[in-house]
Amino acid sequence: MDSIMDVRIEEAGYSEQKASIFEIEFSLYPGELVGLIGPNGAGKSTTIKAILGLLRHMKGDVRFKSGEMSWGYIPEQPVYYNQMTLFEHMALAAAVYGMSKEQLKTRGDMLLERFKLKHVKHHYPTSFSKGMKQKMMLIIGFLHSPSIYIIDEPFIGLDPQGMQDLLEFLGEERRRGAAVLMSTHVLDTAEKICERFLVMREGQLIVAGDLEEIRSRSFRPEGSLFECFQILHQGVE
Ligand SMILES: Nc1ncnc2c1ncn2[C@@H]1O[C@H](COP(=O)(O)OP(=O)(O)OP(=O)(O)O)[C@@H](O)[C@H]1O
Repeated sequence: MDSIMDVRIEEAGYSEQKASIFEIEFSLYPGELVGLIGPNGAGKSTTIKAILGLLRHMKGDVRFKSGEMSWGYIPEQPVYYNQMTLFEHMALAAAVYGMSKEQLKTRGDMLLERFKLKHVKHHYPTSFSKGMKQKMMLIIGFLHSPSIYIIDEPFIGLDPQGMQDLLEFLGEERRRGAAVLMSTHVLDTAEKICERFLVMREGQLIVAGDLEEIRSRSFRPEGSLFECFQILHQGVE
């Protein structure tokens, strides 16, 4: 199967003088969910920002295979305008994506229902809880049915129902061929849902593969992702 995104980062970072990530290469295939994992400061968010072209210093390239490629990015920290309601944020995003009013209504209502924010559609996000703000970011990022979802740590603020709603939604999107790259610290969930893992340490990709590969690289044939992760990060390979 052809990949839908090929990433080849020689080095990238926040200033020309100092790179934070090095030699990161991987491809994303239609329908898969890939977990980007690593301890705090390993370079997960920086990798995502490099892919999205948000960094000043980036040597390398990101190639998309098909002409009609679109992505939805959900940042780790909610970003919003205090003076705009949830629906106004959705309308702004829909305008940027070039969606019609009907598309906004159909898809927007479905997502509001799905993530249980319909009752606060016309409220300001300043009055939202942490999880509600996170769900708002999901709704905005999911609005235009992108081919690639890039999600930076989605699980921390979500309640169990919110997590299940998100996973079910992503499952449906993957069945229509969308690919998901997701950074997370929630390794027991990642173990259950991801098909492949990209394991980072100190700005580099140290292992890439499915759970079997991760187990074999950490000499724990029966190990959980968490156990393998600890071994890989102690550098005992
Ligand atoms: N805005 C920034 N300016 C300068 N350096 C940064 C900035 N953000 C991150 N870094 C540096 O880049 C490196 C990688 O950080 P990054 O945020 O990518 O890690 P992470 O794996 O996403 O961590 P976490 O799990 O804590 O979110 C760290 O050394 C960090 O200090």
